[in-house]
Amino acid sequence: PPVVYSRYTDDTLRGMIKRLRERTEMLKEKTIDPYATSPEISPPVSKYSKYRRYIAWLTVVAVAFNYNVWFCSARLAFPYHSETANPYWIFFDILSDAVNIIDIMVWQPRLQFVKAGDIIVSQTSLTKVHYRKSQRFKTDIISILPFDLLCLRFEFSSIYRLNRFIRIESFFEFSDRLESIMAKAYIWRVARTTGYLLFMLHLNACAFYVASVHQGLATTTWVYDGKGSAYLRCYYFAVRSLINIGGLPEPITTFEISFQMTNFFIGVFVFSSLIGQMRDVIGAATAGETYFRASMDGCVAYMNTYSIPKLVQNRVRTWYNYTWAAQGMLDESELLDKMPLVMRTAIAVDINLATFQKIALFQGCDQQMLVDMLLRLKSIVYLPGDFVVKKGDIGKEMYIIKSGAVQVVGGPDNSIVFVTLKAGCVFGEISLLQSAKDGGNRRTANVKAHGFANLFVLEKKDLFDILVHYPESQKVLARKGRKLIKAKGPAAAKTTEEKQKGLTLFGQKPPTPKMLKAFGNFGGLMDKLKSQISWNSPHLDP
Ligand SMILES: Nc1nc2c(ncn2[C@@H]2O[C@@H]3COP(=O)(O)O[C@H]3[C@H]2O)c(=O)[nH]1
Repeated sequence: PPVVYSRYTDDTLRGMIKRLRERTEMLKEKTIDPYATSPEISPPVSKYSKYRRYIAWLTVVAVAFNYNVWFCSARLAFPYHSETANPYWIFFDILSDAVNIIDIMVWQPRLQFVKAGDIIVSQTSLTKVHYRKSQRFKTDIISILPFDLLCLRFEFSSIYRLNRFIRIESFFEFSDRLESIMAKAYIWRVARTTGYLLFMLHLNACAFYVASVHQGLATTTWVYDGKGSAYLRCYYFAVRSLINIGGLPEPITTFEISFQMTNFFIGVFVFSSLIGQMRDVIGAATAGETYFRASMDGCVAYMNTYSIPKLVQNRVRTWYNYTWAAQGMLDESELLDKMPLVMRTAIAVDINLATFQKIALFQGCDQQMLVDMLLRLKSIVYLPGDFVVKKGDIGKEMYIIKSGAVQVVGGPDNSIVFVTLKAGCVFGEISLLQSAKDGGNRRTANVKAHGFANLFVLEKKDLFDILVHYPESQKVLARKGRKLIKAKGPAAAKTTEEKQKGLTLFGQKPPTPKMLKAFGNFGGLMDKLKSQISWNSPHLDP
């Protein structure tokens, strides 16, 4: 089958870029709804995609490669060739050769390649020529030259198969591609580094056996004495020797001393660098968590320096822990900042556009405007009971609930819940859509987090920056804003239920300058701030 795979870019990424380009074009034209099928922008790598099938095949090639390097070296060192064993060896040798030949004849020549930086060539006639001219083709051909046939003339030995080792590139390719599709790539990296360590020990075991035979088995106390399982005993020697555990019989002859010293040096330089690599892999895998811990510890140290009350400290810790548990990072925007705009858009659209399109307030607005808004959203977590919005404050941002819920509350001690807003709802928009002329830009109600609330914040400044470019949407929003104010704002209070209940939730006039002055002193401001924090929200231990 004409299967085509890219050497430099995988087809998923290509597909994604293509679709993004199409969508960008569509967005420019704005004639059709470009997001009607938005989830398509970044389709999950399908289980049976060509790319995955290629990786499955590479796994087979990697197994064949590993068979060659592990078994050929062992067969070369240890006396593993016998009348009974040889047919099995021949069978597996042929099997691994067949895999390599199929790879070189069928799969490799069909790999796509990138020409002149950005043209992806997938035409089989061209990819074949490209492969044949590549350096890789030369090494691939040398690696399958059947020197084994010399066995017909000479003794059966795996020395004739050493050229199979130069197919190592196929193993690296397998490793890289596997990493690229794994959600937790570090698992593979740790496994691979462990494999390297075991292979180093394997080679050393082989060398020790050869050295022992060279000296004469059981001739000194240092050499292998020929008893028990040769491979296991030699491997054990290699482990003790390379990891510098010591406790080995003293080498006596010059040869033995040189061998042992070489082993120690290899242990110190090569082996320890591999172990260091392992530490790096694990360190990189937990880097996010380390950053989170360092950030939290720094904050706690800062709070201790300034003798911040324990209660506040606990809340800060709770916030850190919850934010980490909920989103796995402290600041999402930090991560996305480095990406090109088109990628950020794709991600933002994929994650949030569907939620956005359902928001009644934005219905009838320009789609591109929504996308612009998505890019400016910031994610923030509120602890249970905290006030997100306080009645009478100047509205500087609006919120969209990502997860959790908030409650619009009122009454003398905010004990009356007017409405509970859930994921996908918008709040804080009323004061944003009013003009400041008559003090109308003030919050019309108290809104408090009900449980942990994960919110998107859109700043007024950002919203207005965007609206400048979309006069039509601006009109739509202004109209909706007026309607909302009529329905929920101060004027509505006279007729609403709250009035009957004697509540002043929506009826109260915005605070007068005199009232605001009262908050001007530090103590007043602190009281106000404290009243916005719930002091008995749960404490999460790290
Ligand atoms: N005034 C009022 N606000 C509500 C109601 N339901 C939800 N809210 C939200 O509570 C928010 C308080 O701040 P805003 O006045 O900016 O915007 C308000 C609305 O988004 C309601 O019935 N009346």
